[in-house]
Amino acid sequence: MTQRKIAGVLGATGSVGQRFILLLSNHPTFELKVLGASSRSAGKKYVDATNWKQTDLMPVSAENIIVSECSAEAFKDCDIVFSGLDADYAGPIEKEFREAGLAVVSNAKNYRREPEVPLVVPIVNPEHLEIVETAVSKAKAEGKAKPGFIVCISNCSTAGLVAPLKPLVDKFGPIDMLTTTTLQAISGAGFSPGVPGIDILDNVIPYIGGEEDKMEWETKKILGPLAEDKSHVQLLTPDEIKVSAQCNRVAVSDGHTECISLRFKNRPAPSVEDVKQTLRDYVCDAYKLGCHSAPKQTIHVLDQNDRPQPRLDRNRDAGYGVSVGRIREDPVLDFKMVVLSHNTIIGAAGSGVLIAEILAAKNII
Ligand SMILES: NC(=O)C1=CN([C@@H]2O[C@H](COP(=O)(O)OP(=O)(O)OC[C@H]3O[C@@H](n4cnc5c(N)ncnc54)[C@H](OP(=O)(O)O)[C@@H]3O)[C@@H](O)[C@H]2O)C=CC1
Ligand SMILES: N[C@@H](CC(=O)OP(=O)(O)O)C(=O)O
Repeated sequence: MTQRKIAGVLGATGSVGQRFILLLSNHPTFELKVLGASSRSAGKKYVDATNWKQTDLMPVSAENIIVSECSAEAFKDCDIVFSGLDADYAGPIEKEFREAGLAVVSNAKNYRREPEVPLVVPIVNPEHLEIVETAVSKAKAEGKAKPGFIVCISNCSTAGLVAPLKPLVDKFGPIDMLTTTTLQAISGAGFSPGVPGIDILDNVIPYIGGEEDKMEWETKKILGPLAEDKSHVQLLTPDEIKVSAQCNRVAVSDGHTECISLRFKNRPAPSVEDVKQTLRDYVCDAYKLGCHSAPKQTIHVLDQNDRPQPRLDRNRDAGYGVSVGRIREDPVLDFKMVVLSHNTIIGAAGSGVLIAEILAAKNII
């Protein structure tokens, strides 16, 4: 067996961090060695520092790892660092790691809007990783040390939204406008402190701070083209795509549901059957590359009237697949559909792991 790459997780005790621990235990490419969290947790065994909330048990291999402070020194031997840090603290920590030459794949929002930072949903736009591939190859060619870099994972609701859009745009051309109304799980709000039971039980909260703006902006970067010199991504303009999002928190543990309506630019619009077949036929590049976690079926098109449902469908392809149902004509735009994606797997930690698998397959790390 070839030697595995050393991996670390920042924010290892949180909602996303715990998911990283599960996905990286017994991983064929990565060996989890370093865990970091706040000074409240540093110095303790992971099992003592963490309020474990996953339905799978904590991997025994993680239990006795002593949690470190989030310093580049503590992570200096890592080939890859995954970040599930609270965004209030991620900025300076991830910057320090990048400057120390480390490769960081981050869930935090802090660097998503930097033009030279790829914002990647690995089942949608892995080609944006060419930005870091180009920088790493250039340093190699010049005999310099590998440069540090940050790759950002998108907002979790945005990941679910863009998954069906990508094959549709590839096949039928640009989407002129779209609206989405989300029903987001409570795990999306994190664990410290998380959503209080008294707020969410028997209730729907029609506001998630910053979420609508993130969905509307990030979609334009993820679906945007790479610049010719591969140094950055060109954002789609409002003339190219209009996106409107409304976000709600609902009493679901994991899995974000979204009700989407969209209109294509080109006329005539495709048929409902063409849309369904295009989504069914889509095979993501990560699967073609042979990545361990890539979904065999990227998009599951469900024909039953009452699907997808979070509890029944969120774990398709181990949470790396996205489910789409109720695809039908829309009397205002062209089509409407319901999309379900696992917010802490393909919407967060799973995307991070799959991005790292692509980076490893391409010898970028
Ligand atoms: N949950 C989700 O579905 C998604 C979350 N994200 C993003 O991922 C990130 C993590 O979110 P989530 O897991 O939900 O958040 P949590 O609140 O559950 O976890 C936050 C983590 O950050 C650590 N932390 C807090 N303060 C500091 C500090 N001063 N220095 C170092 N570490 C610190 C915490 O450690 P300690 O336990 O010691 O306090 C904990 O490990 C956020 O940026 C979030 O926006 C992105 C997509 C989806
Ligand atoms: N805001 C998302 C999760 C999240 O933290 O997103 P972001 O990484 O874009 O801040 C949710 O509540 O479900």
